[in-house]
Formats: sequence, structure tokens, C-alpha cells
Amino acid sequence: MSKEVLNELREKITATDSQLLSLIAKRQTLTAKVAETKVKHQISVRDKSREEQLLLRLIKQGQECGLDPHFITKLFQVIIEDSVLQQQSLLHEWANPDSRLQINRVAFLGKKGSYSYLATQKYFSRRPGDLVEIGCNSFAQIIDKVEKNEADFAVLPIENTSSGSINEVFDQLQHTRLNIVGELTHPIEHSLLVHEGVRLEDIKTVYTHPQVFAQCSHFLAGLGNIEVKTCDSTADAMVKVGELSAPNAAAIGSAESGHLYGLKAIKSDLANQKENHSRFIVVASQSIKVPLQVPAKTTVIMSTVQSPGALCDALTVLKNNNINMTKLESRPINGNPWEEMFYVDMLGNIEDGPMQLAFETLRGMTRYFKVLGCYPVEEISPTRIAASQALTEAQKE
Ligand SMILES: O=C(O)C(=O)C[C@]1(C(=O)O)C=C[C@@H](O)C=C1
Repeated sequence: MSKEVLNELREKITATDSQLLSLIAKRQTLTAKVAETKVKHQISVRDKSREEQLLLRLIKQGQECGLDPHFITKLFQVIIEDSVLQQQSLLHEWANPDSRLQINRVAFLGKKGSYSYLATQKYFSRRPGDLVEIGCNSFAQIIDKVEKNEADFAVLPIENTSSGSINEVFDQLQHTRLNIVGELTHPIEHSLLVHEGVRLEDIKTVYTHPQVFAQCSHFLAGLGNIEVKTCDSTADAMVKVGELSAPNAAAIGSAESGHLYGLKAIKSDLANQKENHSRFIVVASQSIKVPLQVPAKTTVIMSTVQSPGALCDALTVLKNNNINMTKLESRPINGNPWEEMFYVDMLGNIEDGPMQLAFETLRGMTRYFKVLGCYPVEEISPTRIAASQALTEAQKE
């Protein structure tokens, strides 16, 4: 193929991609109007049966043009997820006009390129206002920035699918007056980052964050006799290796961020578990109002009385009010040996009748009870039934 033919084809692809972008933008304008209508008529943002119909039709239509049903499913799941999140964030803005800021000052762990930095970018890309990044060295410093009004929000990692709960963050939440106003899940894809030309067998020292060390322990054990040096964040690990001229050092971090420090990924997918995701919470001084059309989560902390079955009794209150608990974590109470503070995440809006009833009962039977926040659920489970149904139908034809 001559170079001119290739160039001509590429120009056509570029033009087609531009049309695709315009169509996606047009779809977004339409879904924003849908959001307005839903607010007026108090209809839920998510309508899974509409999504199913939509996917079924698209898969069929796509097949007529020779497009793979798996590809169509994946593509539209992403488009619908974006549409739901976009609508949720519009509804949130309309319900909380005072929280709309021109500038969002956000404190997070590490520097440019840390996973918390990537999560911050992702979360605030959907929100109005410019982002001012405030990189911090510790969780305590992050919380302090918001408490002293030097930052409007803090983004904190709370749990990871490989290494579990991040205890230090739970402990910070015990003592702060800040509120949880949001959450997000971000894929954590660890790569081994080195200077150009460095090979795996040259590496003698790996710089990493302790949580990342835990998440990649199998890979690191397989490297044999190497020295592991811990850093405050993955970005610090990248800075360190970026500055070192030694050809035998590597950092573990996101490949996407490695280039910020002149580093290149020589090995990816280092985590013990393939599905390696972190859940982050967003905290602020003021609580927010979550519109009833948006799926919500509420988080509380409580300490129960010291009697047999006290925790079980407290959780039964949730069960009796048909409240679905999504996480239960316990942490020691500082200064009270063998006593525990329980963190409970549950699905539902704090304004729901059953939740109010449950909290009233819990306040009366626990030693300590505090709502940490009610916030929109940001995890959008893709509509799968429709996809598998359509695939079966397509195979039959
Ligand atoms: O049709 C709606 O009700 C929409 O909100 C739009 C849309 C979509 O993007 O197609 C998004 C969310 C709903 O779950 C269903 C469909």
C-alpha cells in the first residue's frame, strides 16, 4: 500500500471519528434533557428495562451491519454508564446549588501521577469548576487541609480488592467532623517502571508504597533477591527512580503516570488479583443532599454496648427495615482496649423512611452513633441480562 493511499484512508477514519464524537455529544445533550424531565416528574435516573430494550435492538441492528455483539455490548455499556453518571451529577448540582464552586481545591495522597491523583482527576472531571490539586504526604494531612478550609474536598482510598481495607483512613474518619459526599472506584493497574533500556534482570531495588507492596507481593517474591524500599506514595516512588541515574532501580505505579517522570513500563498486571480496583471516598466540611432519584449509599459509625449479641441486634435493626448493608468494618477504639468502632455502608438515602426509623432505633441502643454521610452510588453495574439474552437470540438465528 502506498503512503498516499494510507494517508487518504487515515483522513477518512479521522473524519468518521469526528462524526462519532459529534453524535456522542448530541446524545449527551439529549440525556441532559432527560435528566431535567426526570427531576420534574420524580423519575429514577436508572431505568434498566429501557437499557435492556435499547441494547437488544442495538445488538440486532449491529449484527445487520456485521458488527460483533460483544463489541456493541461493551461500547454501549460505556456510553450508558457515562449517561447515568452525567445525569446523576446534574441532579446533584441542581439539588445542591450552594455547593457549586468555581474552583474545587482537592487534597489527595501523593503528587501528580499517584493513583489518588488519577482518581481525583476522574471524579472532578464530571463536576463543574476548575480543579486545584493539593498533593499531601499523609492521610492526616489531607483531612487537616479540609478541616482548616485550605481545601474544599479530600479524596481518600478506603479499600482495595487485593489488599483490603485501608485501616488508617477508617481511623481518621473516627475523629473528623467531615462528611462523606461521594465515592468512586478506580482500576489500579500496577506496572514496573524503569528508565529506557533497563531490563527486568538488571533490577536490584524496587521503590513502592506499602499498600502496593502488599498488592504485588507474589510478583515481588518471584523477583528473588531484590531490595524493596517503601515510599509515601506511588508518585514518590516514581520521582525517586526518575531522579536516580542508577540503571538498576524500578518503581511500581501506573504506566499512564510513568511518562510524567521519564519512566517506561517493562511489565504490567503486577497485582496478585487480576481485578485490582480501589474504592475512594470524597469528603467535605458540609454534607450534601442526594436527590431521591439517584441511587444512594449511607455510611455510619457506631459502637455497641458491651453485651453478648449487641452487634447482631444492631444489624438486625437494618434487616428489619429492609436495608441492604454493603460493608461492615471494625476498628479498635483508641484508649479503650478491646472495644471496637463499627463502620457500616448501606444502600439507601438518609431521607428514606425506613432508614430514618432504623437510625432512630440504633441511636437508642448504641453507645455511639454518627452518620458519616449520604452520597450517590458511583458504581454503575452494567446491564448484562439484556446482552446475554441478545447474544443467545443472535446465535439462534
Ligand atoms: O431513557 C432514559 O431514561 C435515560 O435516562 C437514558 C439512558 C441512556 O443513556 O440511554 C440512561 C439511563 C437509563 O438507565 C436508561 C437510558
